[in-house]
Amino acid sequence: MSNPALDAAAEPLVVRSERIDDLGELLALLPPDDALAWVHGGDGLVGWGRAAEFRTSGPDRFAEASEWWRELAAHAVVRDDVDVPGSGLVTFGSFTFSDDADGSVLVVPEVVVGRRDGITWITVIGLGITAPPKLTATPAAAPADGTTFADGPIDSVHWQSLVAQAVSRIEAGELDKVVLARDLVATLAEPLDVRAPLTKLANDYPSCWTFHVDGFFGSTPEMLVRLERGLITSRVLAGTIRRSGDDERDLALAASLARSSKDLEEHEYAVRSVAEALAPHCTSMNVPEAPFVLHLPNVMHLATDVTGVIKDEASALTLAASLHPSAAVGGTPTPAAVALISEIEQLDRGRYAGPVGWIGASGDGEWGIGLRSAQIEADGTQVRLFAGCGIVADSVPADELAESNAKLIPVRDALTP
Ligand SMILES: C=C(O[C@H]1C=CC=C(C(=O)O)[C@@H]1O)C(=O)O
Repeated sequence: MSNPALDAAAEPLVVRSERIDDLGELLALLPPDDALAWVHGGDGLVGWGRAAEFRTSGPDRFAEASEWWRELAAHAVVRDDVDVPGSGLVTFGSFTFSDDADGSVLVVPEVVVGRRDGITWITVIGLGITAPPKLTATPAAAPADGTTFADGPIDSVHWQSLVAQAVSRIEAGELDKVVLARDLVATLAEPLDVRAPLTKLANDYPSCWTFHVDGFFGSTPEMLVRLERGLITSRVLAGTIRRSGDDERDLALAASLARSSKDLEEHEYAVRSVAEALAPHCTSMNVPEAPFVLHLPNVMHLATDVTGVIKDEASALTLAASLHPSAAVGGTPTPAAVALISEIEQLDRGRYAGPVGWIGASGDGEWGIGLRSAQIEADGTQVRLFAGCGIVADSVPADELAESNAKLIPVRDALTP
């Protein structure tokens, strides 16, 4: 696919990473425009500016992006005095859920500030040698009063009928599980300064990965794949219960989630799909037999951390491509689930439920699943929020609607002053 930034990149990028003093919260360093973010528990990467970018679409979007990145990285001139995952040349990226949608993108920033395990660094990227900018924390403008939320084109009553349809198709034996999603449209009084919801999400959900790439932002609890010095990690989530707000009751709910055959079945499908996709790339793998319960402020999930040792040259992006769409966002079996989604869901998922994250020049990187997320639209005064639920034979439409509302809470709260 033709791309002006690709031609510009025929000239090698010059990259320099060096350690700097800790400057406090990473997100506070972001300028208002062109902000990129991937933060988790205070560590992570923030970036801004565009040294290069690549836009793609279609069934080959991952392969095209991987090839572009491989070429760009191979020709870059890199001096990395930090040498930790995320230092040196990196690109942020975000991919559409569907093969048919436009909007998959890799963005190589001009400046990256990273922090990991007490080490803070800056990377500057450009077509020549560039001096690191002076870093200053600038407060984000909080969303103005008056944000309203409305159902997207499929209202919540109609959506429950789609869930019921999915259940009958499952009962008819066409498939085992399908993830159906819905959207909510927020209308803001003033264009959104994305740094405000990012800061709130990162504070409220420190165990999630808070991200922003090209207007798509959120805080995902699900790590599709991390590749770091030969070790592969994937956090699989499926099976959800809403929190009650009462700690003692939540403990009882967590115990009932861990015993729920409906949720355990849904979870098992998701773990199996990840293990099967990773197996060809691994010499050894560890797939725990039973999930643990991940506690988030709004919901609790059944969770399994799958790990493996890589045996081939696959990059984090290639691994993400082979895992996408996992049963946590597609269903089981994948082809039947993806076909049912496009037949009945009637939602343009855009980059919701697609891989989002970053990759470095060595191929190491982290790709989460773009959940608990939203797309900024129009002139920044509209934001489309997404949430989906795994539907299995025992699913009850009203419960799934309530679960989807709980999954909308993080971004909804982050848009409300
Ligand atoms: C599809 C979403 O969540 C997935 C991840 C965790 C648990 C899920 C579930 O229990 O249905 C979903 O598979 C979403 O948040 O939009």
